Order: sequence, then structure tokens, then C-alpha cells
Amino acid sequence: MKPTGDPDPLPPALSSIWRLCKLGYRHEPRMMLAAFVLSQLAALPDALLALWLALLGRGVLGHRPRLVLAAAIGLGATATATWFLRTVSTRVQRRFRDRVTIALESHVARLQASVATIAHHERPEYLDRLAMLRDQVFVLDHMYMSVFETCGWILRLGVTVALLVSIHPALALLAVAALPTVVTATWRPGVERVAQERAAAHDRLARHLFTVATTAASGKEVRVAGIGAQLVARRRETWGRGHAPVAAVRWASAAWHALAWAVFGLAYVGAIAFVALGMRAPAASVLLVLAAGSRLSMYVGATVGELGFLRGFWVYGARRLAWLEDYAAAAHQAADLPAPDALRDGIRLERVSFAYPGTTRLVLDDVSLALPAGAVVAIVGENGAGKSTLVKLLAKLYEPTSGAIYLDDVPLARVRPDAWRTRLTGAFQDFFRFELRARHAVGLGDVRHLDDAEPVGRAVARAGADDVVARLPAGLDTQLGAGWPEGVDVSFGQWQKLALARGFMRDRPLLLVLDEPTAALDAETEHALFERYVAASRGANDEGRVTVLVSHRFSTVRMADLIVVMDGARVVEVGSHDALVRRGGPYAELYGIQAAAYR
Ligand SMILES: Nc1ncnc2c1ncn2[C@@H]1O[C@H](COP(=O)(O)OP(=O)(O)OP(=O)(O)O)[C@@H](O)[C@H]1O
Repeated sequence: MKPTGDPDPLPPALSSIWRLCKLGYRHEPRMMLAAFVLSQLAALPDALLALWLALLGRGVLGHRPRLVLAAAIGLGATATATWFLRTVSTRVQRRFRDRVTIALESHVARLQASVATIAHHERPEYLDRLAMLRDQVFVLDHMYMSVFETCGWILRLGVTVALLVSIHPALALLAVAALPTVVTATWRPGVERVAQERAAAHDRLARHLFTVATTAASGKEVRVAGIGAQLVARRRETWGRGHAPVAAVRWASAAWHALAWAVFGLAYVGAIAFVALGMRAPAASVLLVLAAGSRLSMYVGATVGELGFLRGFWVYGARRLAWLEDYAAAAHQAADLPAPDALRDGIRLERVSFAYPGTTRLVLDDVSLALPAGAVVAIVGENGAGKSTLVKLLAKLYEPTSGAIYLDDVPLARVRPDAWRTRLTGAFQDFFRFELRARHAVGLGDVRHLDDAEPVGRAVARAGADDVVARLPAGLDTQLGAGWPEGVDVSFGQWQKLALARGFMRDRPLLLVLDEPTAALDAETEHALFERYVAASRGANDEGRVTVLVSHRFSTVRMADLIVVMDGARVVEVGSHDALVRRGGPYAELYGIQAAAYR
């Protein structure tokens, strides 16, 4: 299974449920066993109620006081045992669910984070699956209860059918008459789910519009543009468009289900007539058929209801989870090598082409390139030329569609993503604002040193972010983000400097990627920063670290050892600043335009 291929089918239902059960058992073996056994025990007394009623009838009609007493004691004990076992079972189940929910949530979060590429964050069909799984994970613990309940109902059903067969074997047909309800109940959730999944894209859009209309991040632009009312109206319309077909499917499936219940109702009346008039059975037997038959309808209803619930909701949650497990495992399987300790020759791209998952347009087209060990390489080109994409491929956030990247002679595709990530660091133009204490917002760049003052201070200095920290009321201990108690907001440029510091946390990376991390800073600050950084990079760099810098500012770019010029998904020129200027090609032209603007 290739992470960037067609959307993989979901794994089969039964094996997914079994995997989820094993997962629960691995985390909470004793609680799970106790919850299961208690739920089955709680089911038994209830199923025997019909038997006590029949005995009671026989005792009363036959004037047998002992039988009446035994049946009355049996009825009393059943009621008490039902209440007691249900109470204990509910408590144990609640504890089991609380614990297993935490385990499941952590499992899903770990799986998502462990998927090396970010393709699954960008493909609509995967996003829909993940969105549904994220919603369901908080309630996936109910699936265990649903499985236990189903077993309990089947147990009750078995006991009840046995009681009916003890009167006449043909009465087992009453259970057969309930089959149409089983069919419709298992069919309904499937068709409803398909309709719901079709509406998932509308749901996601509706939720996105709601977030845009209500959150602080977009608040300023929404108000200035005055689009609040339109956003609300579009949200309502999107939601309606997604849900009208779902409602239609629900009505149709409900009609079929009602028809199936009518079939069972007729069979029930027929069974009573058969025993009372056809067999001329004693009144106690008729009583048993009446009680057991009515219970049978309840048990069949509950079993199919639970099965339907299991199938319609929990099974798909379990299947999505199993899919995510397989997806994460497949992404890891292909990569079995450790990251190299040092680069001897450098990083090589051989005929690399790339189209974003779910699209066919090549945004990198047959790119071959050598990034020498120890070099500072700048990538330049117009907007959309493919610079950031190239950086993302080097960071193994995506795999090339064709061609390969090599670290010396080791294919990057074979290097374990987690191992490669420990040897690379970087800062991106679309950095994330971690609203934590400033120390942690920087320290996250190397979690091993999250709380170490010295490495954090060094990274702040390297990024030239001392001035940002100096202005924070409590220095590195300041909470960032105005939405938090005592939190402060900082400017975009200040956020960017902190993100840059985060990128400088790792001490000896093999690859440092700087994808326009200073776009919000003025040209002079950027220039000074890189001058310092390039000098440091050319100094102690035994590991052959390659620095890749994407920038639109030629005053910075010219400092690089090697400049790669990209245009329309292709590399059009490679060389040093002087060589490229002498050559008089696209680089010289772009440089000339920018230099003239500054004169
Ligand atoms: N996640 C994505 N899915 C689909 N297409 C994408 C995605 N990200 C980028 N693209 C497309 O890939 C092409 C190259 O984008 P890329 O971000 O690599 O360009 P760039 O040279 O870094 O541009 P800029 O200078 O504006 O940052 C663009 O046409 C862009 O629209």
C-alpha cells in the first residue's frame, strides 16, 4: 500500500472489530474480561423470566402450591439478580470505558503523528476518513459495550428459542420470521452511512465556514470585508445540500424496516393461534409462548438494533482505525535504514518528478541536482516555481512521484522517516504559532532539550530573536497567545523569529532547510542574520551539513555557495552567484531587476 496512491479500501469489518478488541484487551485485560463476563451474567436472569411465568401458570391452574412458591421465588430472585448484576456490570463497564478511551485517543494521535508524509492531511478522501475517525474516537469505547451487549442479546435469544422449542420444534420458525428485521436493520446503516459519507465533504465545508465566521484568526478580515452574513448563509446552504439526500435515504430505509416488523407481528399472532387452537396445548404452554414470544420480539429487536448500531457506527470507526494502523505501518515498512551519521558527498536528486497527491500536474519535473556536503544552497525562482515543494521532498514530508533522492548513496526513501527527522531541522514560511510558554515554543525544535535553558538560549541567539524575548514581560517564561491567562500576543515578525529559533534548536543536523523563514523581517535584518549563519555553517561542520535556503531576496541569496534557479517546475540554472551573473541567464536578469530597484 502506497501512502500517496489511490485511497485504500477499508479493512474488513470482522477483522477490524477483532483488532479493536485485541487493542482493548492489550491495554485493560482484566477490566475488559470482567466487563464481558458481568454483561453476559446480567443477561441470563431476564431470559429465564418466561420460564418462571409458565411454571407459575402451571402451579396456579393445577392447584400446586409448592410449584407456585418455587416460581414466585424464582421470579423474585430473577428481579433481584437482574438489578444487582446490571448495577455491578454498569459500574465495571464505566471504569473500563474511561480507561480504554484514553488508550484509544492516545493510539490514534500517535498513529497520525507517526505517519511520515503529510499526504493524508491534504487528500480530501483521507481527510474525510480522518475527520470521521477523530469524531468517533471519543466514543469508540462504546463499541466494546456494543459487542458485549450483542453477545448478551444473542444469549437471551438462544435461551428463549430453546424454551419455545420445548413446546413444539416448529415454534423455532418464529425466530425465522424475525429474519427480515435482521436484514433491514443490518442493511439500513450501510446505505445511511454511504449517504453520510457523501455528505462529509459538505459537512467539512460547513464546519470550515463556521470556524472562519467565528474564530479570532479570521475575525479581522471577516469584519473588514463584511462577509459575516454571507458566511453564515453559505454555511446553512452547504449543510442543507449535504443533508437533504441523507434524510431521504433515512425515510426510505425506515419504511422497509417497518414492513419487516409487520411480517414478524403476523408470525407471532400465528404462533399463539397454533399453540392454543391447533395443538390444544395446556394454558401454561400458551402462557409460555405468549411470554417467550413477546420477549423474542424484544430480543430480536434489541439484537438487530445493536447489530445495526455496531455495523453502522462502531464497525466503521473500527475499520477506519484499522485502516489508519495499516496506513501508518505501510509508510514505515518501506523505510528500514537508519539515517547516516554524516554526509560525505552530499544530497543528490535524480530525475525527481512530483505531483501533489490527488492531482496530476507535475510541480517538479525531472529535477536532477547535487547539493554538495557542507554547502549552503539557495533556491530561487518565481512564485509557484516549486521551491517549497523541493524542500518538502528533502524533508520527506512527501515521496517523489518518480525518481529518487539520495543521501550519499543511500536512497532517502529507504531511510526511516523518524530517523531522518532527528537529523534535519528547519523553519518554514507557513510556520505554526505554538501558543505555549516562549521557552517551549522554541524548545519544541528539539524536545529532548525542551526545558534546558542553555540550548534554548543558544537557539534564540542564533535566530537573532533576543530582542523578541527581551520585550516579553516574563522573558522566556511568558505565555504566548492572548487567549490564555496572562498570555501576550506578539507580532507576525516576532512569531517568525521564534519559529526560526525553534528551527535552530538541533545542534548538528545533516540538513537545515530555511524556506523563506524571514519573509516577515526587513531585508537588512535577514541579511545580517544569514551572514552570521553562513559563517557559522562554513566553520565547524564536520557532519557535512547541507543548508537549503529559499528566499526572494538576492542580497541574501548571493551569499550561498550554490544557487539553484527554478522556473515552471524545472531547474533552469545552477552555479555560484558570480558564475550565474557572468552567464547572463535568467538569474542575472532577476538579480539585475532587484539590484536596480535598490539603487
Ligand atoms: N498541497 C498542495 N496541493 C496541490 N498543489 C500544491 C500544494 N502546494 C503547492 N502546490 C502547487 O505546487 C506548485 C509549486 O508550489 P510551491 O509552493 O512549491 O512553489 P514556490 O516556488 O515555493 O512558491 P512561492 O515562492 O510562492 O512560495 C504551485 O503551483 C502550487 O499551487
